[in-house]
Amino acid sequence: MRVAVIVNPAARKGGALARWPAIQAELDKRLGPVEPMFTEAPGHATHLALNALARGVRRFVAVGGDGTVNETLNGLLEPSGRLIYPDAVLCPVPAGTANELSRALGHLAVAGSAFDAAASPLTRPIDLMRVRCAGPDGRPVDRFGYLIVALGLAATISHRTSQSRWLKKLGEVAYLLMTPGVTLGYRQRDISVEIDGVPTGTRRLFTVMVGNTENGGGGMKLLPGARFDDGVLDLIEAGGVSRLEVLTTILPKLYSGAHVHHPKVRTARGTSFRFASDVETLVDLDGEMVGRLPLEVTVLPQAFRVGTV
Ligand SMILES: Nc1ncnc2c1ncn2[C@@H]1O[C@H](COP(=O)(O)OP(=O)(O)OP(=O)(O)O)[C@@H](O)[C@H]1O
Repeated sequence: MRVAVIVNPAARKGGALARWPAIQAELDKRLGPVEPMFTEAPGHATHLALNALARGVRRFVAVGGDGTVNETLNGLLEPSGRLIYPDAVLCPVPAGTANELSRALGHLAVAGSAFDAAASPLTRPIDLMRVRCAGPDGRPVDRFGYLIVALGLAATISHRTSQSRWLKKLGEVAYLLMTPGVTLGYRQRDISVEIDGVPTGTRRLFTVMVGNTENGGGGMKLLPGARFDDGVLDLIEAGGVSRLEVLTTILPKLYSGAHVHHPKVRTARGTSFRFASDVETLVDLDGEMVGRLPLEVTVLPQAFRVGTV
């Protein structure tokens, strides 16, 4: 089996590089001696994946966090979001901070499962999200993701966490530590929300998330009940409350998923969403800041496959 092993040495702020010898030993055991391709800069995994695809490789092991997996996946897709080669398979090996795709696949709970899946002939489909928004430089962004698109407060927490070198070294708890300070300094803003072509109004919101997986943010149950292969995306929005109430009555329930019962938290499901605001509002895709509103998210059902056991 020809396999491309793409390793982001910078994932978990360098922790992935420290873990690489142990990871390589596990991969070697199952796949035979593997030749790692180390990423040298943000975006490099996409080029490495694309080049390997051109050499006939169809199995891609992405060693890093969700950013690495996302960049690798983007190298396997046509601009339309279809796989360039339908038999391409992606196998995430968790070595980043949050590793949410690996968590959703159950790899964090079972030792060795990510390595076994990397060598297994079995695969399962995953829905893809197409995200279009304004890029950081104002130019349009058109990207694909598989976890959660967050806008507003949640995107700002993610962005500020990724900027903090020492915090990210702490792993998934980093997001939690960053949350109170960012929340207390954040202003709700009017955001218009359209679901499946139907305007649902403009509301004063702290944050909105649209996602494929129920987990996100380092082990939180952000979108309880979301399934990554059902062809539908789940939405959650929160607003019309004080910052203190967000901190004391909503955020503490994110790990259990009980926040969805809060009267100021609204949930919905759909296949396409549009958001806009007059106030600059950050957009985060799969843990990486990709731009700002206006934003359009659409689902591409079962668009790619991951290795499974
Ligand atoms: N050689 C490199 N030097 C610096 N940054 C890199 C390099 N290669 C890739 N990157 C960038 O590292 C960033 C972080 O990677 P990744 O998301 O995989 O890890 P993480 O943030 O620790 O984990 P998670 O996203 O699961 O929380 C990505 O934005 C990626 O573009």
